[in-house]
Amino acid sequence: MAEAVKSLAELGLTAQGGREARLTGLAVDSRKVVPGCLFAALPGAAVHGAGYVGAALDRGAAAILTDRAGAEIAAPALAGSSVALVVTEDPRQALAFAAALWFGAQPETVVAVTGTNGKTSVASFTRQIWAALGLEAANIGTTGVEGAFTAASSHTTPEPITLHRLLAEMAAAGVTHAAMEASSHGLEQRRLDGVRLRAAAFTNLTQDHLDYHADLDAYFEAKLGLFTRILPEDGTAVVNFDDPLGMEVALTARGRGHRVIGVGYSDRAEMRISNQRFDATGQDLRFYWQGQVHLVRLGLIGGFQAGNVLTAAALALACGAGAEAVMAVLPRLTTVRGRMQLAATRANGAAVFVDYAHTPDAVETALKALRPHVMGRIVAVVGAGGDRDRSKRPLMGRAAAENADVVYVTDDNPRTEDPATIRAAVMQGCPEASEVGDRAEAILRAVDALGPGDALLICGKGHETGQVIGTDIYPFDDAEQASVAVAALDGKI
Ligand SMILES: CC(=O)N[C@H]1[C@@H](OP(=O)(O)OP(=O)(O)OC[C@H]2O[C@@H](n3ccc(=O)[nH]c3=O)[C@H](O)[C@@H]2O)O[C@H](CO)[C@@H](O)[C@@H]1O[C@H](C)C(=O)N[C@@H](C)C(=O)N[C@H](CCC(=O)O)C(=O)O
Ligand SMILES: Nc1ncnc2c1ncn2[C@@H]1O[C@H](COP(=O)(O)OP(=O)(O)OP(=O)(O)O)[C@@H](O)[C@H]1O
Ligand SMILES: N[C@H](CCC[C@H](N)C(=O)O)C(=O)O
Ligand SMILES: [Mg+2]
Repeated sequence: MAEAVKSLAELGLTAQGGREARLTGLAVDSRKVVPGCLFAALPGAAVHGAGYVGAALDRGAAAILTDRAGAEIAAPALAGSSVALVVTEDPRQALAFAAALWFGAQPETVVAVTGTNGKTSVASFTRQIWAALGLEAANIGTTGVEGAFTAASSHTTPEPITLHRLLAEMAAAGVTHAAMEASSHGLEQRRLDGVRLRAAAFTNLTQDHLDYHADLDAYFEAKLGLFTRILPEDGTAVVNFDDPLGMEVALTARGRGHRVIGVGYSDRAEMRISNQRFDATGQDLRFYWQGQVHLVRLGLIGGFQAGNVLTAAALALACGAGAEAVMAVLPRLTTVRGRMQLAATRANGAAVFVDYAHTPDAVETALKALRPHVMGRIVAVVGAGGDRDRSKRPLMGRAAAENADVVYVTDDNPRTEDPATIRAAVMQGCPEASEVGDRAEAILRAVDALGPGDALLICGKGHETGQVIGTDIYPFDDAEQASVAVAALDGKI
C-alpha cells in the first residue's frame, strides 16, 4: 500500500502559482497534521477548518487544500508562508479523489447502498451472498467492517482518508468484493466520491436527519448524489420501485445511462415479490427474476426483509454472479445483529425481538412487519436519541401507539439532552403509554407483560453495546437485557 511521498500532481491537485509539494500524508484535522502533510481545511457544520491553517503550518503542513472562503479566512496565517495552496470549489470532493489516489488499491467490485432504512441489512446480505458463493467479501457500515476483513468504524460511511486506507488494506488482504453503506451525511460530504462503484442501490426515503439537512428535498438530493455523481455510467442502479421516490431515482439513473433493476411488489419490477407467507420463525418468499419464478425459505422476520434480500441479490447479479447460484444461497442468509433479531423466548413461548428502528417509518415498518408472525399482542419499548432530529420524536411515539398493543416509552441515547424532555416529546405521540426512564427496567416490565403468543419489540438501539448519557458511554445491550429479564422472570437466575 502506498504510504510513500507523493506530489500534488499525483493526487490530481494544482496549487496556486503551479507550486509543488512533496507530501507525506493527508489530514482533515489540524491536530493530526505531521510534517509534510497536506491539510484539507474544509468548511464544516460548526466551523471552517481554515481557521486552523496556522496550527497546521506550525505542525509542518506542506500544502493546504481549501475553498475560496477558506483561503480568505486563512490569509493572515498564510501571509509570508511559502506553503502550496490549492483552492478549489469543492475541497471535500478534491480530498476524496486525492485519498483514492493516495491509497490506490480498492477491492475489484464495490457496491454502495443508500436510503433511510435498510442500508446495513442490504450491505450485510450482499456480503453474505458473495461469501456463500465462495468470494472474499466484506461489508462496511454502521456495524463496522464485517466478513473476510474486520475492523471497527466510527461512521456509517467513513471519511475519505479512513475509507480509502480501509479499502486499500482490504484489497491487500485479498478482499475482492465490498458492499458499503452510503449515508446522506457521507454523500453530502463527498466521503465516497473516490470509490469505484460497479452498482448502487436505493432502498427508501422517509424522515430522518432533519437536524442536518434543511428539508426532505435536500435530504433526497444528497441521496441522489450516489447516482448523479458517483456511480459511473456503465454501473447498475438497483432501485426499490415501491418507494414513492423510486421512479425519480430510476429516471435519474437511466438519464445517466445506468442499467436499472427495479425491486419490489410493483408489476414493473424486474425482481418482483409476488407472495410471502409468514410464521413464527421466518417466511416463505415467492418472487420473479426476469419473469422466472423462484420460491425460497428465509429465516428472517419481517416482510421488508424480503425487499432487502432481493436488493442484495440484484446487486450480486449486477456484479456478475449467476442467477441460479444466487437464488440457491438465499435461504442461508442470517439476520443482521440488532435487526428483527430474536433475543430471547419466555417459558410461555412469547418472543422478544431487538430492532434498530430509530425513525418514525422504521418503528411503524418494524411493528407492522412483526404482526403476521405473532398470534397474540405486540408490546413495544420505544425511545428517541438526544442531539438528533427533534421533530421525529412524537412521530415515533405515534407510530408505536398505532402499531403496538402496549407501549413503554424509555430512554435511548440521551446524549447531552435532558432525558425527561426527550421522553415527554415521544409521549406526545402515545399519551396512553407507560413512561419508564430506566431502559433496563422498561425492558423488564415489558417482558413481564408478555403472555402466551405475545411478542415484544425493543426498538432503537439494535446492535449498540453502550448507552450514551451526557458524553459518557455506559455498557448496555438490548439483547442481553432481554435475556436477563426473561431469566429473572422465568426463574432461571
Ligand atoms: C455533521 C457531520 O457529519 N460532521 C462531520 C464533519 O465534521 P465538520 O467538518 O462539520 O466539523 P467541524 O467541527 O465543523 O470542523 C470543521 C473542520 O475543522 C477541522 N478542525 C477542527 C478543530 C481543530 O482543532 N482542527 C481542525 O482542523 C475539522 O477536522 C473539520 O474538518 O466532517 C468530519 C470529518 O470528515 C466528520 O468526522 C464529522 O462527523 C461527525 C463526527 C458526526 O457525528 N457525523 C455523523 C452525524 C454522521 O456522519 N453520521 C452518518 C450516519 C447517519 C445515519 O445514517 O444514521 C455516518 O455516515 O456515520
Ligand atoms: N427496507 C426497509 N424498509 C423499511 N424499514 C426498514 C427496512 N430495512 C430495515 N428497516 C428498519 O430500519 C432499521 C434499521 O435497519 P438498517 O440498520 O438495515 O438500516 P440503515 O439504513 O443502515 O440505518 P442507519 O442509517 O442507522 O445506518 C431496522 O431495524 C428496521 O426496523
Ligand atoms: N446513526 C444514527 C443512529 C441512531 C440510533 C439511536 N439509538 C439514537 O441514538 O438516536 C444516528 O446517529 O442518528
Ligand atoms: Mg446503517
